[in-house]
Amino acid sequence: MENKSTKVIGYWLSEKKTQKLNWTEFNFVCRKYGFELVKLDLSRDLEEQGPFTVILHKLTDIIALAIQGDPEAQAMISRVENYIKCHPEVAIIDPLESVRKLLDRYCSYSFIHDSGLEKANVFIPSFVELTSNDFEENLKTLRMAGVNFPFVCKPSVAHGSSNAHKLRMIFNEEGVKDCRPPCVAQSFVNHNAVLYKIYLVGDEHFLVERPSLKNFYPSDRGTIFFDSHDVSKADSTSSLSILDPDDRELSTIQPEASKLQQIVRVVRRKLGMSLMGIDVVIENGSGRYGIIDINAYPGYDGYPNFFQSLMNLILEMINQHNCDLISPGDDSGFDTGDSSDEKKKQSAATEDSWFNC
Ligand SMILES: Nc1ncnc2c1ncn2[C@@H]1O[C@H](COP(=O)(O)OP(=O)(O)OP(=O)(O)O)[C@@H](O)[C@H]1O
Ligand SMILES: O=P(O)(O)O[C@H]1[C@H](OP(=O)(O)O)[C@@H](OP(=O)(O)O)[C@@H](O)[C@@H](O)[C@@H]1OP(=O)(O)O
Ligand SMILES: [Mg+2]
Repeated sequence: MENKSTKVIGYWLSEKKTQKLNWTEFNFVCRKYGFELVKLDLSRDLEEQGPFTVILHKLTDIIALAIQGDPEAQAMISRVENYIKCHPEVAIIDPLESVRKLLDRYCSYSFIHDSGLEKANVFIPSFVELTSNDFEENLKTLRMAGVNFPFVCKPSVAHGSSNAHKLRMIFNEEGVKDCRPPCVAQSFVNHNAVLYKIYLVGDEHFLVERPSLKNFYPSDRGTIFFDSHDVSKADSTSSLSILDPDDRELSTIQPEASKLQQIVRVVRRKLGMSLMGIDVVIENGSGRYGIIDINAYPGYDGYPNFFQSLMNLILEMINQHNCDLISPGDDSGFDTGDSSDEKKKQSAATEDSWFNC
């Protein structure tokens, strides 16, 4: 299929992300596999920067800005979308439509909630979106959705700014006044302060254990304001993670590999994405697996040989994409959310449809 001898990976990542991932190392892997790595300049037409074999990106911050109406960000995303539309031969990791779903917490929870995982003892803790500033109305909304105290209040926008990670623990009705809509309220699940992050790279995944919030119970205490990055990074040492003496006796349940595999398979199929992090807690007592967060292109801190896995994914995506181009009608019924689906959606998209839940 290639009409050029060099295969080109067009990529876009923020400077912060490039440094964190030690991206120059990926350059060596690319060369070894005959790929050139070219950073996209989103301020110019992409046509003159290509041709690309594959586009790899973390555009969450820019998509979030575009949704909020920033004209520069909208122009950048349009350039990417136009290029994708005009070049069905280019594979995209990951489809913009799928990434958009993860930008809105309510949307991503709803999407997974309907995936049938409940049958496998996996659940999304009860959640609801709060859009009003009216206290009484919010109490009613919470009650009707079955969101119980304590609950975690999370900004609706899940990615793309430090504000997205400023969360609140609400313990009682008075605390509901501390919610700042638009936000998502989600019942808190006691899990002995252990968070499991499942990092996906295509069909591969790797589990890391992280600190998390300690067990909390309904009480008359005041709201706790916290930043998720102070609690659940590998090196976090927040006092909010230290179990109360009574809770130290509770047994912590270890995750089962087969269950994690099941979660990965369903979430990947549902969202059609290859680079994701799924955050899971195991509920004390019931042993149910609660999915509390899904992140697009997460940090992959602790993932062994991440760049080799990323290269394997790129090779696989190019291969699969070429097969899809040759036999587009061959729909096996398996919703891969691949880039040809993306293109169909993109071409149907209108200027104002920045976000579709
Ligand atoms: N429903 C819940 N039940 C129990 N703990 C929760 C729940 N939701 C969030 N937490 C706690 O709060 C932390 C941050 O929550 P969450 O992952 O939703 O925030 P985030 O800002 O999206 O984080 P990330 O940095 O992973 O994107 C979790 O690591 C966990 O400790
Ligand atoms: O690296 P980035 O800047 O993309 O930050 C991401 C962060 O990675 P880091 O750990 O390297 O900071 C991720 O952490 P892990 O789940 O992997 O622990 C997670 O918090 C994402 O939600 C962040 O993306 P954002 O929401 O801010 O877009
Ligand atoms: Mg998140």
